[in-house]
Amino acid sequence: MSQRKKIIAANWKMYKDLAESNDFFTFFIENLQDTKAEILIAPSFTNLWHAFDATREYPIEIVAQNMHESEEGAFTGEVSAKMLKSIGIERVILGHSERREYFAETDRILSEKVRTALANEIKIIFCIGEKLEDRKDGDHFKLVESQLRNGLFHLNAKQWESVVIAYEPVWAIGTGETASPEQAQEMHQFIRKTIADKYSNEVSDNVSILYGGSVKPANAKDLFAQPDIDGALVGGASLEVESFIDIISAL
Ligand SMILES: O=C(CO)COP(=O)(O)O
Repeated sequence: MSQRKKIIAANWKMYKDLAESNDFFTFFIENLQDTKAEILIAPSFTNLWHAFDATREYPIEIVAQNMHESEEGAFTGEVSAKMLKSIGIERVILGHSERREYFAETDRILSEKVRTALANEIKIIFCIGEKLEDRKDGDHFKLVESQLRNGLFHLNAKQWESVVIAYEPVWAIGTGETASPEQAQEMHQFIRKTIADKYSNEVSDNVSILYGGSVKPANAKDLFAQPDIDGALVGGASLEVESFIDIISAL
């Protein structure tokens, strides 16, 4: 029997200052209902500590959006795993397509970040996903397989307990265009099989695989009905309490 968790995660990207973040949590906590989902929220670095403090009595986990691959050093503007740990953060998003695209995060850097996070007992949400041209060329499976292999296949089976995968097709991020439930399921099934082939069915059955890319209250239920979709990583629709709660209720 699979142990994998249902997760709804919010990636706030570079939205919400401290006051906006506080307002969100006040309203969110008031309105949150019982759910079988684990709820994760990733605010910007400047809001992390306050968000952690404001939610510590509630079933909400605060997550970082990024961290540096080195333990420490002369890296102006960067944040280390140890710094995150010191304020109670135990999970980080790595490999988001915006980091890969705008901040030149390569597979090699990402595999280092994965290593450093796990060495510091920080769990990861590892994002993978193809661009539109990869899909048009029929290369989407190959591309996703190589992101998995280069980013994560240096891990041992036990370390996979600390990994959540987010499949986010780049063409569906912030565009309003969602992968159809069938397209998403097909890729999630492929990801699970690729992990099973490298490790074992036991490892792959227990990994939560989230879908991300224009998830909204209107499409969430159909996506969550797919057998290999264990939840969502939500951008735009996580910024408003109502729509985020509606997505949580769809699980
Ligand atoms: O990038 C995403 C989450 O990490 C998805 O963003 P949107 O939900 O805004 O498409």
